[in-house]
Amino acid sequence: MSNSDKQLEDLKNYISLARESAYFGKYSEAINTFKKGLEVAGMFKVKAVEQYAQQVWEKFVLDLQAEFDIISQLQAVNHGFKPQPPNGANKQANNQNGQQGQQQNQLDHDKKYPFGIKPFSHFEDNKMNNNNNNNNNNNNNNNPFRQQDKNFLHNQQYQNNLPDQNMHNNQNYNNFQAPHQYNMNRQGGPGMQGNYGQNNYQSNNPSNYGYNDFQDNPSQNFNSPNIEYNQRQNRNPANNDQGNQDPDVWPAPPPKVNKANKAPQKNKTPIYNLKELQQKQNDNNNNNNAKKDDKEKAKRDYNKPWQRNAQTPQAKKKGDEGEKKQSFLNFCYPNGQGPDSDLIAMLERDVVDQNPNISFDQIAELDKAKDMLQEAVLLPILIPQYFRGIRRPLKGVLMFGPPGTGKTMLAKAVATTGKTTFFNVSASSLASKWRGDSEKLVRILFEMARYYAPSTIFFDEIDAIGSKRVDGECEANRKMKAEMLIQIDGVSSSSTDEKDRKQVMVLAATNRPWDLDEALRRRLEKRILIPLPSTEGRKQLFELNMRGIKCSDDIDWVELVGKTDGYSGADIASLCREAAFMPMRRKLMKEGGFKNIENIENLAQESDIPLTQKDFEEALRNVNKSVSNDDLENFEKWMAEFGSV
Ligand SMILES: Nc1ncnc2c1ncn2[C@@H]1O[C@H](COP(=O)(O)OP(=O)(O)OP(=O)(O)O)[C@@H](O)[C@H]1O
Repeated sequence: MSNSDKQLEDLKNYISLARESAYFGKYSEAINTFKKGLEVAGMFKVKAVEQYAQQVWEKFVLDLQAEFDIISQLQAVNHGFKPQPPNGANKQANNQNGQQGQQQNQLDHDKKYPFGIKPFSHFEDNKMNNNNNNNNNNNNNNNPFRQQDKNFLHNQQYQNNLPDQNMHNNQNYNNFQAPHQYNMNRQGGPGMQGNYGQNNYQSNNPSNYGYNDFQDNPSQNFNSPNIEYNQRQNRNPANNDQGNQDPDVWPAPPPKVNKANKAPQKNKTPIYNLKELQQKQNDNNNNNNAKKDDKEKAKRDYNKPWQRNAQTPQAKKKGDEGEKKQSFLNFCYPNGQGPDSDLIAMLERDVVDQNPNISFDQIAELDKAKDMLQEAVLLPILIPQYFRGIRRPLKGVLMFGPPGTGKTMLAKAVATTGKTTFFNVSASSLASKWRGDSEKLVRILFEMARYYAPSTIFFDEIDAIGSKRVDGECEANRKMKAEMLIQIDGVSSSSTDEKDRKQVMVLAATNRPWDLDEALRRRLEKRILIPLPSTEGRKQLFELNMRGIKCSDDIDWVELVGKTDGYSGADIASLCREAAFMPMRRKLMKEGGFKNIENIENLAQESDIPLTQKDFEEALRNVNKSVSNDDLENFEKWMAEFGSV
C-alpha cells in the first residue's frame, strides 16, 4: 500500500467515525474526529487525499446543516411556527439582506474555512443577525427563518451545547472552524495557530471574533460538561420547550384547522403537539415492547418439562382436589404440541406404567429384600416427617443378582404397594439419535416423576445406562450419565417441604453390578442381592405358577424342587409353562400334528387335562437353568464388597 493510499484509508476510517458520531448527535465528537482524520492523513500533502477530504467535508457539512434544518423546523412546528423552506432558499434571503448578506459573503469566502464551506452556516448567519441585532434592532426582523433560528439560540440548551452556540457565547470562531483551521495551522506547527485567514476575518468582525483564542484542544470547543447527553436531548425537539418566543418578531401562523370542524381558535395551539405525539409514540412503543416482551417471554417460558415446580396453580388446585391428573403432556402443552412434546409423549407411552399391579404376595421368597425395600422406599413416602436428618431417605436402591430372580417384580410391587406411579426405564427409553435429547429425556423423566408424584423410577439393566465412564466415550452418553447423577441427587434433596419430600424414589436393577459407574453406585445407597430362589422359594414358585392349573396327585413336588436347584424364578416359570403345554402337545401329536388343523379348536377343551409328573419331567428336559455357578460366585463377591443387607 502506497503512502497516499494509507493516508486515504486512515482518513476514510476517521470520516466514517465522524459520520457515526454525527448520526448519534455527537456533533462535537464528529467534528473533532474529522479534524483528527485530517491531521492523521496529513492533508494537503497528497493531492488525491486533499480532494477526497474536500468532497467528504462538503457532504458532511451539508448533511449536518440539513439535520439542523430538520431539527429547527420540528422545533418550529412544535411551537406553532410554520415550517420554513430549506436552508438554501433561506440563504438567498439572507444574501438579499444588506449588510448581513455582505458579511455572509465574506464568511463564505473567508479563506479561514478550508474548502470554503463550514457546517451550521445558518446558525452562523443567525449569530451575525443577533450581533447586528444588538446594534440595530430592526436589522433581521424581516427574516422569519433566521428569527426562528434566533429562537433556537435563545433556548438555553442549544446555547450551551451547539458548537456554533458555543462559538457565539465565546465569540470565538476558531473553536468552530477547528476542523480545517486546526489542520491548516498544524501544518505550520503550533506556533502558527490562528494565523491563517486571521487578518481577513478579523478585519470584518474585529469586535466579535478573536483568533488568538484558538484552542487546539478539541474538548474546549464545547463547554457543556455533559455535551453528549445534552445534544441527545436537543435532538429531541420535544425537549426544547420554547417559552421565550418573541411574538413581535416572528408571529406564529395560525394552526391549520380542518374545514369541516372549523372552530374559533383562541390559543396558539400547535398543529402537531410533538410532546403528545411523542408520548403516544412512546406509549405505542411501550405497548409494542410489552407485546414483544410477552411474545419473547412466551417463547422463553414455554412449559419446560424440566422446570422445577412447573405446576400451574390451576393444575395444582386440580391435584389438591383429588381430581384425576391430566397427562404430563397436556399439562405442559394444553394443545398437545410444543418443543418437547415428542419426547414427553414418548416417555409417557413407553415408560409410565400407571398401574404395575404386582403385589408382594405374588413374589416368592425374598422376604429380606421385600422388607428392605418397604423400609427404604415406602416408609419415606408414607411417613415423610420421620425421615429427617440422619434418617433422610435413601437416594436410591440397587437390586442386583442373576437374571430372572424377581427384581423387576419387586420394583413393581413397591410401586403398587406405595400407590406410586411406576416409571419403567430401560436404556432404549433414553436413547435418542438427536444430540442432547438423551440428557433432556433424563430431565423430563425426573420432572415427569415429580409431576406424577409419588413416583417410583425404576432403571432396569442400569448398567447399560450407567456403566463406568471411560476415556473416549461418546460425549452424549457422558452428559446423560452426568444428568442422571444430578437428577438422582436432586430427588433426595429437592424439597425442604416435608409434604413434597421423597415423593420420587429411584430403584435400579442390574445383572452386572461390577460395571456400574462409581458415582452412580454411591448414589444407589442400598445395594441388595436378589439371589436365586432357595428350596423354599422354588416350592413357592411352583405353587405360584401352578395356580389355576389342574395338576394330578402323582406329582412329586419335593422331587421337582430338588431337581430345579440353581434355577431362577424365571426358569421355574418357564418350566411350569412348558409343563402346562404338555397335554395339548400330546393330543396334537396324537391327532397328526398341524396337518389336521380343523380339529385344533376342539383341542383346547380336550387338553384341559391335569398335568402329570411325566409332563414336568418332560419339561425339565427342555428347560435348563440359565445362571452359571461362576456368575453366582461373582455376585457373592460383589455383594461382600459393596452390598448391603
Ligand atoms: N421371586 C419371584 N416370585 C415370583 N416370580 C418370579 C420370581 N422371580 C422371578 N419370577 C418370574 O420370573 C419372571 C421374570 O422376573 P423379573 O423380570 O422380575 O426378573 P428380573 O430379576 O428382573 O430379571 P432380569 O434381571 O433378567 O431383568 C417373572 O415374570 C416371574 O414370572
